[in-house]
Amino acid sequence: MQRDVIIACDFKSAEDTFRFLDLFKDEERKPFLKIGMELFYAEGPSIVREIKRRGHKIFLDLKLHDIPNTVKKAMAVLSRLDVDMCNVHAAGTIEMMKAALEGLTRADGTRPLLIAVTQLTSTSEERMRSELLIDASINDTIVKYAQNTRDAGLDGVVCSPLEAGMVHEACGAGFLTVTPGVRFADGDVADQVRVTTPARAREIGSDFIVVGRPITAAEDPVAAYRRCVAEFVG
Ligand SMILES: O=C(O)c1cc(=O)[nH]c(=O)n1[C@@H]1O[C@H](COP(=O)(O)O)[C@@H](O)[C@H]1O
Repeated sequence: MQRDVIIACDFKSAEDTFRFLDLFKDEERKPFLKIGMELFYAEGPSIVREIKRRGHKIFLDLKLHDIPNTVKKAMAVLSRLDVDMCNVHAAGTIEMMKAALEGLTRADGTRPLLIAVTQLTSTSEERMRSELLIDASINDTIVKYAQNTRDAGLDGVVCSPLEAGMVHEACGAGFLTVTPGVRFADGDVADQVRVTTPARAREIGSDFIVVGRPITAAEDPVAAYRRCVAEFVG
């Protein structure tokens, strides 16, 4: 799979999103975009169709996590949207992930890529221990969740770029690592915990980096996007 930068369009409205996307209208490279909960809950499926019409690839990040039957039915609805990638939480279990895959697969056998979140990049090992009572190391849980995801037949996982190498080692080079938790060397980490730079993400072997505020909140978002592409894609 071709390495790429995915911009997280965490905006409150279609208006804000299109004002942002208009900045990229003269870019040779059409950015791959992520639509998350805020924008999807505000605008509904029409925002997906509108952005798709503009020719962008879309990662629909709704992080489904529920009982298998509910996830399967929700995924069947999402399969009607022409997105390129969507996700669930691996913590929902192998059975839930298999149900998601079944729901997402259209009658003609086609489907978007389906990946599973391992441990959110805002989670630390300390909080996992003290608040979630998980005693395994964070890396062990990430590898185990990634193996479960592979065993369920999904295409890859969401993890920090710091973990991309060990996930590939455990699950194979072709198993996708989609990695938020990306900051420039001089950037503000904010609520993220397990972060690194686009250049380091490339060295460790991420397939896709997901970048939100370092681009969307930059003084010059196009320059910030180009910097990500230069460091990560080359
Ligand atoms: O599934 C995701 O995309 C995701 C998983 C995760 O573990 N961490 C994470 O930050 N994300 C998303 O990636 C984006 C990161 O945004 P920034 O922190 O602004 O770069 C946000 O839209 C998050 O919802």
